Amino acid sequence: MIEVNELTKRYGGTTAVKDLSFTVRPGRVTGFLGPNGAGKSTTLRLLIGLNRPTGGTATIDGRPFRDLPRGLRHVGALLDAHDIHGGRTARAHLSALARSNGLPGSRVDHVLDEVGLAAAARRRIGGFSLGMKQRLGIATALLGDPPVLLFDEPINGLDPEGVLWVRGLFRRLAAEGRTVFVSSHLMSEMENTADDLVVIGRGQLIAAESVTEFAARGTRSNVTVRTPDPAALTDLLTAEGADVTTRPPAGDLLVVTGLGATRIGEVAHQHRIRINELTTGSASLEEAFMELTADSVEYGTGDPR
Ligand SMILES: Nc1ncnc2c1ncn2[C@@H]1O[C@H](COP(=O)(O)OP(=O)(O)OP(=O)(O)O)[C@@H](O)[C@H]1O
Repeated sequence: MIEVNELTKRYGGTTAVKDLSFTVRPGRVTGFLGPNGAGKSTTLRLLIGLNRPTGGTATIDGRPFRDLPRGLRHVGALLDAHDIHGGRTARAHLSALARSNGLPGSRVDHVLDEVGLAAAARRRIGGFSLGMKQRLGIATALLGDPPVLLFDEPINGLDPEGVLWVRGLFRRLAAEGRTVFVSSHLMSEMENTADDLVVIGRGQLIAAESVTEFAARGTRSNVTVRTPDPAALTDLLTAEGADVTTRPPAGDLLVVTGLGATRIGEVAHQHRIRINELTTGSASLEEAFMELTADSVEYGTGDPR
């Protein structure tokens, strides 16, 4: 369990995080979302004691990270994948960490295998691609088999196969009862992975809730309907109170708001109008994110915090 309470961090005149409070529960994947510069990395750094807060607390299982002996056994973190000594091999890097944290050497092979780097174990990290560095960072986080895991933008640099793998890994870690906290500035990366979301903008909390609850905040969700009889269906759905727009180029695609897919199907069936496609809008999560964070995007506003 991660608990952040009234957390504030100022760097000179910049307030990176302000009065931030939220909880991250075990057994779930929690996405930590916000536009660039929202304060995500700062919060994660405060959580693992790399920086000291100006005010408030950040605790892991009730204790500040600094108070946890043999840190890697309690919390695993991937922060900056580039921040690793490039002259060492992957195995030497992990072995040194295992030794300093009192972990058995067998964990090194286990995590190298887990992240798909076993074949590259004896290569120097300096020659690794960004994706390989991300995998090594994830191996480092997993080394101590910790109950709490933090990942800062872990998907950066991964290829599509890597993205699928990392999603599966997060889900599995959560299913094992661990607390999995993953930052991203893209909702699309989180919508298929996270159970819960913590959304921040300009260092302040915007939302902390389940993905389902978050999605319900967005602009009314829409339903896309493909039909060979768009004019007739538009009239019927409009009469039911829906807003209907026609999508070019063929004109057979309608975007309906204000009426659910079930009712649209019933209306079409009653009037013997054929439907070739009926899809509830999945863009609503992205829309909710954009809407909620629109006022807090750092670049382009020029407002002081
Ligand atoms: N060491 C520092 N010194 C001064 N300002 C900093 C420092 N670290 C972060 N900031 C500022 O604090 C704010 C939050 O930055 P942070 O890196 O935490 O955001 P982020 O949400 O992780 O962004 P991104 O998605 O771009 O990584 C930014 O305005 C940033 O410029």
